[in-house]
Amino acid sequence: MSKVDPNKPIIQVALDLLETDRAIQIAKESLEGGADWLEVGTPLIKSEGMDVIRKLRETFPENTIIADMKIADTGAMEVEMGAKAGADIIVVLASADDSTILESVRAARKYGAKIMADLISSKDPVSRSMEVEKLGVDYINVHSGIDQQMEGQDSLSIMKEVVKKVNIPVAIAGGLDADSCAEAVSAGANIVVVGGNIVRSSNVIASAKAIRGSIDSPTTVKVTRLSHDDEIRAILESVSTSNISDAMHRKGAMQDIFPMMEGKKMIGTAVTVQTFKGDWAKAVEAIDEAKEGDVIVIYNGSRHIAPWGGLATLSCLNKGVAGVVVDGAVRDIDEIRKIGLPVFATCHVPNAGEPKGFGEINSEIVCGNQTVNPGDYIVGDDNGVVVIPKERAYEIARRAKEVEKTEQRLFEEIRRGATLSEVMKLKKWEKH
Ligand SMILES: O=C([C@H](O)CO)[C@H](O)[C@H](O)COP(=O)(O)O
Repeated sequence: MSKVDPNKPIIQVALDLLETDRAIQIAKESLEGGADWLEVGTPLIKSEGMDVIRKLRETFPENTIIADMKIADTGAMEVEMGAKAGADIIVVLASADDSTILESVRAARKYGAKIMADLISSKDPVSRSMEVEKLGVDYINVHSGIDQQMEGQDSLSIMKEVVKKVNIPVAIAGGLDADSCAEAVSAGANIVVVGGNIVRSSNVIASAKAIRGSIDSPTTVKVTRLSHDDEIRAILESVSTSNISDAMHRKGAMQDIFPMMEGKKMIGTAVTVQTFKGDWAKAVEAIDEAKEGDVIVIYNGSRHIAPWGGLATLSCLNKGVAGVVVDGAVRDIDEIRKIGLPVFATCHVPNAGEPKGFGEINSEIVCGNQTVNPGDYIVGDDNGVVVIPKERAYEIARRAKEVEKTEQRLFEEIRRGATLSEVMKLKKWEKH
């Protein structure tokens, strides 16, 4: 059952979910789309215990089941638990002590199971892969964990080294999609472990099919690499400010800042402006400082005198500025709407004040009760505006994407007829 044919790469779908019934449904859809092995993910095991393995074994008697227990100690006891619950392959941390790996291997032999060693967070993964092979494990998984992926780590370059050093089948895991699966298989992976990009998809069957197609003819897939900034912008384009706020643990949203016209998404890096009530000089001078793709973020603090209007908005459009945020008022709202550049502000009024020249460009400011530094990523949509500190921009963008994927799946389940409280299992997850 758990054999690997070197000519036919395996798709191991990682059921990183919290509920047994959802896991079973998604497992069915994944298999229909062409997945091969079913991994009971670590969060699922922690949430449901060994019984989820029993349930999956009962439902899928013929399929290879992997228990991603990430064993760190008491190898024999935990392997026995996993094997007796019905798992064919049990995952042990490669970073565990040799004694734990040996005990896991011995127990696996006794109960007719196999051991997969997960290289997640191993200090020297290539050497450790050779060591755990010698200790008797059956498979190696080169893995960038979900939190590590959010900070930009991936496992492909390590996997390319590992396949040269070991003779047992090698799996790869860590945010894989159809393109990266194809790349991994071309580079020698025997097993691709895919979690989020299948199980959090609104169309699980189609996502599994896309991966099946790409690994069965991997040469046809062309992988495009974007610059860091382009990648951040591309991800932010596909998520909402609500997704970003969730990813930031409900931080980052500006208070009392609203879109001046609906249906306009804004993404850019901040040029900050500190102005004073009734003075619009620095706000307008900032347009000359701004580059294409920047967002001008202004603290003005007056709800009655606008440091921004139609002429400034047109001037921004010409420079390729992505949008403007004003903690305070704007004016010429009809012109702003005609120009079509995204502008977010507290309110709109007719008064403009004078260009006196007080204030500062590109210092740390507070706008909408959020600290904004030059270069921070600013995202606006119909919900409002969020600030993402530049140091965490990639990570937050990736986490927001995961939030968005999870929501897409929940939308799909509600479309199929469940209520929101049912799909979220609200009662079960209320704080106790
Ligand atoms: O093992 C995993 C992770 O540590 C959570 O348990 C995942 O199953 C593995 O990373 C695959 O999932 P994706 O990275 O979402 O593809």
